[in-house]
Amino acid sequence: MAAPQISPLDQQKKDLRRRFAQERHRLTPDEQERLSGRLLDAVLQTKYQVIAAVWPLPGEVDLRPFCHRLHASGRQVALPETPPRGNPLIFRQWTPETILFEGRFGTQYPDGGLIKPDLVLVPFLAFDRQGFRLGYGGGYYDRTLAQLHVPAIGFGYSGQEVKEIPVGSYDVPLSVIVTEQETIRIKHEKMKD
Ligand SMILES: Nc1nc2c(c(=O)[nH]1)N(C=O)[C@@H](CNc1ccc(C(=O)N[C@@H](CCC(=O)O)C(=O)O)cc1)CN2
Ligand SMILES: Nc1ncnc2c1ncn2[C@@H]1O[C@H](COP(=O)(O)OP(=O)(O)OP(=O)(O)O)[C@@H](O)[C@H]1O
Repeated sequence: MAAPQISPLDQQKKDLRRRFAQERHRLTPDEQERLSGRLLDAVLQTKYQVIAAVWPLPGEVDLRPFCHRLHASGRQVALPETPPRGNPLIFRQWTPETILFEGRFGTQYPDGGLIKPDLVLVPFLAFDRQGFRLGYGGGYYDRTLAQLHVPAIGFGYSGQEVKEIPVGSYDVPLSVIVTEQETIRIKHEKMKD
């Protein structure tokens, strides 16, 4: 069978993804704690009430303690359910009592009601200072943000920064990125065409 056609952009993303998929087990408990604290500060500074977080995949930043703290602060926590490829994410309410089910690609999703977040926290494999990110390649967050039209805060660790993420027409830039070292607020006029 002939190899499937892949565009130069998708090939660049694939190469970068391969590099960063292996480099993710790098945060110490202390750094995890600093990142969670920064993210909580950034979220609590906003007026948004329904916050979409994520339940960690292996090697990712662990937002579970953050989810508990966010819930304790009185905001509502939503977690994604991953639909078949090509669809946006679905969000369900989570509380500390919620049971989680096994979902696609090793993800877990809550046994809670459907809920529309007004702020989405977005994981990534790599990011740049213009607010662009590289995900697992499902396009899930790009589709979700295009549909919801709500603000998005990216989170990860400082070692995931690259000079320039290869950008396609569907990529939706983040307005804030939080790492264990800093909270980067992206000025929109600096964004790429
Ligand atoms: N914690 C967490 N939850 C999340 C995401 C995420 O990045 N992190 N997602 C963000 O979109 C969605 C799930 N999307 C995914 C899309 C593709 C693959 C995937 O292809 N995984 C490969 C292994 C990739 C690797 O380990 O490098 C596989 O299962 O073969 C995984 C998740 C929703 N939930
Ligand atoms: N809003 C959209 N509508 C249609 N196709 C889209 C949309 N967003 C992304 N895609 C497509 O999805 C595929 C994967 O996109 P991309 O490589 O940017 O994923 P990613 O950002 O790494 O993944 P994720 O968003 O799940 O973390 C690409 O072929 C892209 O063209």
